[in-house]
Amino acid sequence: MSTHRFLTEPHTVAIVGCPFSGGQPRPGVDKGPIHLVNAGLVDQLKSLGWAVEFAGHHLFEDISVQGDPPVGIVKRPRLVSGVTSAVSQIIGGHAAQGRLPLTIGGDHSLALGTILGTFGKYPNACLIWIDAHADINTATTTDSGNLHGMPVSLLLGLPGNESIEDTYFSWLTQPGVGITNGEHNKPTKRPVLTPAQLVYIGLRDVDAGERAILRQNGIKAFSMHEVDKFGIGKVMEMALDHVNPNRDLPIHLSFDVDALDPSVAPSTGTPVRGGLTFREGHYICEAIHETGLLVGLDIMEVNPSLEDEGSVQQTVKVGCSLARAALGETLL
Ligand SMILES: NC(=[NH2+])NCCC[C@H](N)C(=O)O
Ligand SMILES: [Mn+2]
Ligand SMILES: [Mn+2]
Repeated sequence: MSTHRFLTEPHTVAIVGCPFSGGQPRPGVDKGPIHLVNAGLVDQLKSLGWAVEFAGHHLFEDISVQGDPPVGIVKRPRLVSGVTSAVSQIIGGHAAQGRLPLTIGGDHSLALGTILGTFGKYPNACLIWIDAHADINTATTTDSGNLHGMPVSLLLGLPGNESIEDTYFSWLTQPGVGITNGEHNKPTKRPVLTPAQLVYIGLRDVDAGERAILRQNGIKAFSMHEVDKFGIGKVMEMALDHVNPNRDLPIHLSFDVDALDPSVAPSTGTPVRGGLTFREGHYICEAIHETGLLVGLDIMEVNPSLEDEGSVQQTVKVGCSLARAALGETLL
């Protein structure tokens, strides 16, 4: 099988640094991408044989919102919308050019932009979401009001987001001509993805409202329980069988480093014990590289301001090595 079936030659990874923390309350996650690049990510990916494009970090300084009062309890909807719609343009541009966008965050609300970006070019892609959390709360179910806990519900166009969807996230729609609304034949906002295109691995801190959403929509999730029960090798096989049965569809991998156990990746805003080991996390990335189908990659929620110097270096290093694993680093 040829590697990287959908990318143009020479294979190019575009590193998109997104120092953004507006989808959650803890400062510092906006320093994540700077640390990853300072740790040598660009040269590391070059040494794997990739052409690397990195044009600096996107500060989104032009996106200033004059006051951003919460809508209900949803915090900073205008800022998150402005930044993530800009991200979708950047990622969409790279995808359209046949490059592999690697977005380094930054908090996980950024996935609103990264996923629309890649799905704009590859509407039939699948999304593999690696996380301790499901990030599928709606404006109605969220307890925290933090948008980094909500991107998946907005991408799926689930009910419950009426208070923010039409006002702030109307751009979050799958581009396409002639999309019509069943028998009424009206143009309609089409969700960026459907439940069948999505699979989760690593879940262990899912809110009650999120559980109901997962169940009602038949969304496939492999929690840590399944990772323990079947082993990560089998879980990856089952996950791919679900979203990519013939191994021919493009894959977007969105990796929240809090999927890893806090002993492996301590510097993150919402750590949850009982997570993936170092090897399990890397195995996921390696297995996706092996498919040759990766078209978009996010490494999210590295927050270097949490924990001491040592753990910061540890989490930053793990972030870099996950990216390398997804881009083909092999031990042999
Ligand atoms: N991307 C993350 N780390 N998300 C954590 C979400 C936590 C919680 N479920 C919430 O809605 O706030
Ligand atoms: Mn998480
Ligand atoms: Mn997340």
